[in-house]
Amino acid sequence: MPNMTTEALSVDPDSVLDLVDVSVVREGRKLLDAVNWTVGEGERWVVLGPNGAGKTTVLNIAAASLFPTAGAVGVLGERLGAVDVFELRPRIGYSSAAVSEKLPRSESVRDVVMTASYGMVGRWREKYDEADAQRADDLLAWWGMAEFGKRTFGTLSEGERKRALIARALMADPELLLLDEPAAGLDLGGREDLVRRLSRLASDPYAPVTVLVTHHVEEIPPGFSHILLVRAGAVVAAGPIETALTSENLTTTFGLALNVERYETPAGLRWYARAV
Ligand SMILES: Nc1ncnc2c1ncn2[C@@H]1O[C@H](COP(=O)(O)OP(=O)(O)OP(=O)(O)O)[C@@H](O)[C@H]1O
Repeated sequence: MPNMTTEALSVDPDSVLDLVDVSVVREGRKLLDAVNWTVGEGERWVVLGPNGAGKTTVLNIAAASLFPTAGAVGVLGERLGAVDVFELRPRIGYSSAAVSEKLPRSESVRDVVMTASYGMVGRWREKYDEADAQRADDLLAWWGMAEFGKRTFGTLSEGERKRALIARALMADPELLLLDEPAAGLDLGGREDLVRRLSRLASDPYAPVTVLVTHHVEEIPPGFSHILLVRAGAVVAAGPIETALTSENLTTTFGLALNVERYETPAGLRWYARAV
């Protein structure tokens, strides 16, 4: 139950995401501790931190699928607790390993994408029209999966599965796109291909506000604008990548002396980190 302090907190109705003093406690442990984070229109965020830092917990709050123990949360201008989450969730596209696990392995890749328009994880009795099928095919083509529509989801490689999941997350034309470790498990070529596609998405002014969770600065697509650095459930730094992603902040985030370097590319900055 929200406490009195929480009731008194206000969220910014013009923000896409607004976490105000958000804490999450489970089994007596603070998974998030007084997190403050605001995401505005047009922004592309990276959430970076070590294993267990609380990145997925933050993303689940942004997806309106987890309520904080304390604090206030605004998602797409609506306050969690004062909005019907079943109306809010279709406005959010979410790609993660947990979503992937819920999808039937025997479903065609095209249906895996198309069923997202009803928020379903498998075809049932719902009806799709030609425009739904066309949109699913277009999205699959955009993510380099044009040849895979008739294949079953269970036969895809890790890289193919990741790209199909992003296409699915975009199917319902969301206003907020959440990507939890989209490059995890990819080989070097697969990672570079995905980074390039995500960079292209970031540069599209009609693309939704995007939040991408990763452990690696090398996976930050050029064109992403902001970064949230988290360690042990707390924010180390948040702001524009050029100013917030420093060696000092990365060292604090990972608890290890790190040096971060940036390289200019035509699409924007790439980042590399190594232990000092
Ligand atoms: N229901 C729960 N009960 C107790 N602890 C939990 C629960 N859910 C998550 N945790 C713990 O909270 C911490 C943060 O988890 P979370 O998944 O948000 O981290 P993460 O930064 O996404 O980690 P990773 O990079 O390893 O995926 C972890 O230590 C995890 O074990």
